Amino acid sequence: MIDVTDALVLRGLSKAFAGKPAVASLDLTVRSGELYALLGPNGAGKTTTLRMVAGLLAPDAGAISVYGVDARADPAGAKRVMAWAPDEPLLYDKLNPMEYLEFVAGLWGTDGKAARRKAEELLKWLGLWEQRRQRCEGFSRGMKQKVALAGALIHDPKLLILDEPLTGLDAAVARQVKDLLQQRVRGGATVILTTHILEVAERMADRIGIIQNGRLLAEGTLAELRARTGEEGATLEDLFLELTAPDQPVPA
Ligand SMILES: Nc1ncnc2c1ncn2[C@@H]1O[C@H](COP(=O)(O)OP(=O)(O)OP(=O)(O)O)[C@@H](O)[C@H]1O
Repeated sequence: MIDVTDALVLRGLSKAFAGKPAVASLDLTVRSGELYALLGPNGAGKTTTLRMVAGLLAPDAGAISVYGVDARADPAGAKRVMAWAPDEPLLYDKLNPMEYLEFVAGLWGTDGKAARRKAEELLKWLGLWEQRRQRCEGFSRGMKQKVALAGALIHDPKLLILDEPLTGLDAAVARQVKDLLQQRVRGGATVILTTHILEVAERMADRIGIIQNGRLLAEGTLAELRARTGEEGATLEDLFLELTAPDQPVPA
């Protein structure tokens, strides 16, 4: 049964490319107000799953519920409460950060004054205030990623989905992004992120889901994952490598 207080519920979600399953009848529940880390080896199906949730890719089968909204039947309703930040920042290079954020806020119907206030708050927080009138085309990848993140946050989404948000960021920027995400969670939002940096998941996530071959292998808090493998004191890296080892039988 779907509990509407859950931020995201996937049931039987499936997608194949050229007959090869990328996501295979995936069941996953992310509770409201948690930071959920979705982990898995390369090609496990993480991005495919999140792209289906964000409405960018049509599933072959299955159900997606975002705060109780059926995302397949009502994609606009689901999009209103979530934001998606892809691993490659997509920006309009000719715009400066302020113009970009005003543009994105306009798409969400936010009024100009409120949008500028929100944009100012985000750009200051992310250390981009000085560059607010410079075109994004001259920005480094990390700066572009920060602008894209600000764009994802401008309409105050209840569910924030980030694919590899920390890849390629320097330590200071990565810390800012981590702080921002934790602040959002403290404020009641839900964050789902994918990462290959297991220390990040270990430190930040309330719960962790590990997928392989498009299926959920294991899920829970770090303590629950440890209990499952019977490895007290194991790091997430130990558990991850044990669970995803090639000779590990895939659960039915
Ligand atoms: N557009 C596509 N066309 C064909 N195959 C695809 C496409 N997108 C993904 N795949 C395949 O689906 C599988 C899952 O890919 P996906 O990108 O979801 O994995 P991932 O867990 O995000 O991996 P990574 O950690 O490497 O980013 C892979 O086998 C990939 O080759």
